[in-house]
Amino acid sequence: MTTNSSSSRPIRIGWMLGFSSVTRRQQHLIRCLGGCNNNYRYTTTLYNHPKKENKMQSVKPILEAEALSIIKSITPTLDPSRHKGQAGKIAVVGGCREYTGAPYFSAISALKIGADLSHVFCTKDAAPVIKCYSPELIVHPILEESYSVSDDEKQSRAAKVLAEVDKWMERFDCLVIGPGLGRDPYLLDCVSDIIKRARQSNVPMVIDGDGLFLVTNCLDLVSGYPLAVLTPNVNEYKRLVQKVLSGEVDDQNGPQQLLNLSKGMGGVTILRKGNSDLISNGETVRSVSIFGSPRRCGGQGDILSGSVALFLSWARQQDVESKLSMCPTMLGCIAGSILMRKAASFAFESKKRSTLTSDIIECLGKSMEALSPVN
Ligand SMILES: NC(=O)C1=CN([C@@H]2O[C@H](COP(=O)(O)OP(=O)(O)OC[C@H]3O[C@@H](n4cnc5c(N)ncnc54)[C@H](OP(=O)(O)O)[C@@H]3O)[C@@H](O)[C@H]2O)[C@@H](O)CC1
Ligand SMILES: Nc1ncnc2c1ncn2[C@@H]1O[C@H](COP(=O)(O)OP(=O)(O)OP(=O)(O)O)[C@@H](O)[C@H]1O
Ligand SMILES: [Mg+2]
Repeated sequence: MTTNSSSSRPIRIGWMLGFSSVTRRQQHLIRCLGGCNNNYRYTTTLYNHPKKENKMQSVKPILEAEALSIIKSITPTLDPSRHKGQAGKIAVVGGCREYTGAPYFSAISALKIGADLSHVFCTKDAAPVIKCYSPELIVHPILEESYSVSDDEKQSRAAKVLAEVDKWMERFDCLVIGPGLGRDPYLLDCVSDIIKRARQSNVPMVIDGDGLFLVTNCLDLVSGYPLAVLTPNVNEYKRLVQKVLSGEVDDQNGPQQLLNLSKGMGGVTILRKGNSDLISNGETVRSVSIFGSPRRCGGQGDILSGSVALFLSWARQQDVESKLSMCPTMLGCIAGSILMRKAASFAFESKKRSTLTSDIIECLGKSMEALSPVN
């Protein structure tokens, strides 16, 4: 990085983070930390220290070299001796009358990145629609909403749902809970039981979308579970902060607040989505700002949830914790974020304003090849 080329950067960064002014010392620190050569724009994350107004706290951003090293290290080789299932079995719990795209995006993304099998557990209404999007997905039409079950039957039907998911539970490397789940109270009660059962079986979980609505209202479901990953967007993060920290989102002290939130939930890993993705497990905070696109079409968070689930599973399999000095949930989040943003940048290069989530999914393979080529 040259100081000349970065002379206008501090002002832009300050503006992007909402600072009213950036001091000389802050400008110097920004230059020292360096920006990432982003396809889309430069971002380096700097925040005010929570207690001392003038002291800055930096978050170590993931730069391209580290991004490549992480993705290469956790991606399994394509070895002819491996059997079906060893490269990952993912299940998405989501999909209801209103939302069929979200669970599809999440489940198909895991497959396109390299998972062997991807299941979807959804409502009966959503199942035929999701099956028609793709014959690759294994779709279980088992979830029920209040309108389809009489009060007398509610308990017995809920037990059946749980028994059905339980048959598969231990085979899954990771669950994604929430894309397009909806907010029907009866359905959410059943999903609470699924979360409890997954936790008993030590199955990792990525909680997104309406799954976050559920756990925000019932924190005990995930609190203290080290294999839980939450992937909140702006609204979902705000609700979590209000519930757990009894306060409002403080963008000036974003990393510190995220760290506190993760600690407050007993060390679950949280990926706060945004212009810069911030990730913490209550011990450390990292940021991913490389790549990305200015298109904000719906469904990109769903690609991310499926990607994080698969990378987390791979990171656990590869046993790279000591080599990379990071736990599998952090690695899964970082790798998922990098890949999603790389694919979004490729899709935007060719489709510009008409870029859709399905275009980004089509770029997942090319992005994997760019980051971790098949030998
Ligand atoms: N194709 C499908 O099936 C898809 C289904 N999905 C599923 O939908 C379900 C609900 O999830 P969600 O994300 O729509 O709900 P939530 O976060 O409450 O946002 C609601 C509204 O908040 C606003 N808003 C958003 N961002 C903002 C920002 N940065 N800053 C300020 N405001 C912001 C914005 O509304 P606006 O105020 O702009 O009108 C937005 O519309 C969930 O199950 C999910 O998985 C999605 O995955 C997409 C693809
Ligand atoms: N302003 C931004 N600039 C660049 N990338 C962004 C920006 N906001 C979000 N992203 C990226 O888009 C992805 C999805 O984040 P987003 O906040 O759109 O999730 P979401 O609202 O849950 O999406 P969905 O529509 O799937 O529910 C994240 O991986 C994040 O890195
Ligand atoms: Mg979302």
